[in-house]
Amino acid sequence: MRAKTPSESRTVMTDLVLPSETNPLNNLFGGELLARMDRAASISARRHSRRITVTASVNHVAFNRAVPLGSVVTVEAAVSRAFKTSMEIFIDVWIEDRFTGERTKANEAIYTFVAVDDTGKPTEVPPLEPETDLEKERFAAALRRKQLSLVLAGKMKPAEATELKALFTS
Ligand SMILES: CC(=O)SCCNC(=O)CCNC(=O)[C@H](O)C(C)(C)COP(=O)(O)OP(=O)(O)OC[C@H]1O[C@@H](n2cnc3c(N)ncnc32)[C@H](O)[C@@H]1OP(=O)(O)O
Repeated sequence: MRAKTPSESRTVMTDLVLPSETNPLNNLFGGELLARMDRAASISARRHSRRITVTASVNHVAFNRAVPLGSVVTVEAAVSRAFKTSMEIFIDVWIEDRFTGERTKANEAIYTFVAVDDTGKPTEVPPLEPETDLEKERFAAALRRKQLSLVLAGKMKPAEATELKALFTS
């Protein structure tokens, strides 16, 4: 299978924050942001694999900044590493200043998607070839995050998590 670059799966979704999507502090409801990120990540995973893709896990979400009512929010997702049938998707969330248009990073998240066939059976995906320094950095750390996610899900024994162990022994 031909290797693909993160730019081939990059997905950018821009939308407003409406009153029905806010919490009592008039900021974007966390679950609404999770759904927006899931949609963008799902499109990214599909663009990389050209298969049906399902969310396998949400590995990390940081709600660093509240997103106020009326904000213009941009969710930007791209595959950060492809394994055999799974893909790590890195998502950056930006808000845009109403007057200057300047973008500020509000949140980020990391999701794992799996490509499946028509029966829901995991199927192989193309490898990923990172290009920029940031893409290379995210690619390098992705195996460690995959192992942590599998250990926490009870799908890998901690003793087998070689990349994680290396963190503590180096
Ligand atoms: C877009 C949406 O919202 S879809 C709706 C929400 N999602 C779903 O309904 C998915 C339901 N879950 C499933 O269908 C299955 O559990 C699947 C397809 C995700 C995984 O199926 P499994 O039988 O566990 O397959 P398997 O053990 O071979 O794992 C497949 C891959 O997922 C990876 N994986 C599975 N669980 C996790 C996890 N918790 N964290 C990270 N990776 C995981 C495996 O390491 C493997 O990766 P690899 O082939 O790249 O090495």
